[in-house]
Amino acid sequence: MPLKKIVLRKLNMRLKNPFITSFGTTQDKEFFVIEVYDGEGNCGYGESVAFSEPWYTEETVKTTQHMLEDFLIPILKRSRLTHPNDVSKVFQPIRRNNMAKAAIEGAIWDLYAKRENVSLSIALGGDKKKIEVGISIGIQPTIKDLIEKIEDALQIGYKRIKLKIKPGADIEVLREVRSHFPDTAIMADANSAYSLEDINHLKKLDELNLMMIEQPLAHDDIVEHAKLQKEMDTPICLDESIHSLEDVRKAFELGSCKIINIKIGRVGGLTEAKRIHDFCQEHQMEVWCGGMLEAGIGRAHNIALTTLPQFVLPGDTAGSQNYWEKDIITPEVVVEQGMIEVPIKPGIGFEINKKIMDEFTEWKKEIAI
Ligand SMILES: O=C(O)CCC(=O)C1=CC=C[C@@H](O)[C@@H]1C(=O)O
Ligand SMILES: [Mg+2]
Repeated sequence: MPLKKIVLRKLNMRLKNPFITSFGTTQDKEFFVIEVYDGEGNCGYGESVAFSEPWYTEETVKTTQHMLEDFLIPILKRSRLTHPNDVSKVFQPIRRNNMAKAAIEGAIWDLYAKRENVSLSIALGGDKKKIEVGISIGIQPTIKDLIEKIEDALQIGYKRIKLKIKPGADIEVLREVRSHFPDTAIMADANSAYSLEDINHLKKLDELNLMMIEQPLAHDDIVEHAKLQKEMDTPICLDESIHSLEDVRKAFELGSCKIINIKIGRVGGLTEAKRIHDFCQEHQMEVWCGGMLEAGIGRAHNIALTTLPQFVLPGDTAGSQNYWEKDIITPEVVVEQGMIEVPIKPGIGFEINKKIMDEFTEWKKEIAI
């Protein structure tokens, strides 16, 4: 695969509404768009997902830039790639920094699919024409606001509702929600806000018939999650604990969870995401695709990944309208009756809206390869 030039752009986009979780509030999303050119008229696009602060994982926008400019792009300059699967191999000497790696690997996957003249979904081995989607709703100021948000989401047909919880805003809120929506598919995400000392409190969730509880304990509490899962009927889904296939294998062997949230950025790219998918398929663990409040390019990668068969649960791939006044892709991601139609054009299958992308670009750099 010839790589001739990389363009690194730093964007800053304001979410329509602040997104509040147990660890903080996000309103302005800073990220990089990476354009990889082959010199033959093709360009692949990737989007970085690390936030400005290291609350969700240790990576940030600044560490992403440091990794890309000082390590990952120089490695690509001296490497010869025959397939996007090679990217994670050449990046292996760099420890972790998975979100930085994934951003550039995603652009190379898109470029590869465009050169092969197939959609990214097909290039990955996906087979779905449409995917089911859910929505993640942040912590709201009042129960009334939350109920309204859920009603709006159900109007659009979202297939499941994910609610953020934290100590002091958990069981009571969920009980209230459950009484309003007795039959809705609901799950809760704690973003690591509890410890095993809260076991009796967390067990109360079992009365609420939730699809799952996502990451109740700390990011490195893999053993503690196994203890908790043994005591709870509600399936545990791991998010922050999963950075690689190796982590999934450990979680599976220990019984730390029943479900895995795969985020491309968190696991270091599409190649590793696919390996995790394949393991989970073999071991009958359900998976779904998590979101990182991405703009359209990241969202397009999530859609393509979700077309793999073991993505049996709706992901956090809500439509562009849920996040942005205007997105950087065209058409925007549209959700109808809780489904997204998978694009069939080559690569990510969406065009970039250059005018809008320029509007949100703070700076850009060209790097010859
Ligand atoms: O809609 C999305 O993109 C998903 C949003 C979402 O739930 C999350 C995004 C980023 C970090 C977390 O707060 C959270 C998650 O834990 O999945
Ligand atoms: Mg989560």
